[in-house]
Amino acid sequence: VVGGTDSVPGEWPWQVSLQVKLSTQRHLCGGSIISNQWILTAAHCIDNLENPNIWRVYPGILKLSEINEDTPVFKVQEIIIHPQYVIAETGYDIALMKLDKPMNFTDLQQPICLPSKEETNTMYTHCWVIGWGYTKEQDQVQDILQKATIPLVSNEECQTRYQQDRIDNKMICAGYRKGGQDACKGDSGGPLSCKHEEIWYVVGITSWGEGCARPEQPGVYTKVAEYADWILEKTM
Ligand SMILES: COC(=O)Nc1ccc(-c2nc(CNC(=O)CCc3cc(Cl)ccc3N3C=NNN3)[nH]c2Cl)cc1
Repeated sequence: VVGGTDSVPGEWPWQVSLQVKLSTQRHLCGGSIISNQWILTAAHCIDNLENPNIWRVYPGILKLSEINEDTPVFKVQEIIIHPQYVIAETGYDIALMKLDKPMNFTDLQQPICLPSKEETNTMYTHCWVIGWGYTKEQDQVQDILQKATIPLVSNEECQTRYQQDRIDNKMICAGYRKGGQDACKGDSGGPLSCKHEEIWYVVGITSWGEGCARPEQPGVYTKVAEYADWILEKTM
């Protein structure tokens, strides 16, 4: 996250670190807990990494350096990628991971609410992007989970900023016209979390953008409300 600040323990209990264990293990993407056995993330995180056995899911973490052999970790039993996904820029950038066993909810790990299909026109005014990603375009993954509050941008304005792409109604954009705060490399798959009437919703999934926090280049997120039916169909 560019222009963010350190989170505090328990601030984002639905955020997970999705890690891949090949010869070494490293953080690859963020994800959101949406039930005791399902994680919501971005389909592009799974590009060329479709084997569920290489994934490790860490809930309830503030610092990546907290992770060691004794840290509670979940394996992945199943990965479901949206059938229409090709690349992030053309949408359907959404995937589900089924954990090998249900997790217990605690103050540090618990689910975020899914927005309902009817809420596709709720104007969210209190949205945050979170993640362990870079804090500038050439950087490295951060130890402490970062947070930044970002205003939503209309799809009409977002389309004018991305003339080469189609910003459709299944995408939602967020950013400051002057830039300065945004998601960046390593944040993708994580939630754009919005508080509405005292309840937090995963309104977006961090997906793509032209650089990080550049002026007039907002972040583009998968609009979760548009996939409510698909998520329920796959997870119920
Ligand atoms: C030791 O472990 C490690 O080093 N791990 C590690 C893990 C992952 C990555 C990594 N992840 C990605 C996937 N894209 C994103 O995460 C954000 C995309 C994005 C979304 C929005 Cl909304 C706005 C802007 C951008 N945007 C554009 N340009 N840059 N960012 N690319 C790379 Cl590289 C690099 C290193």
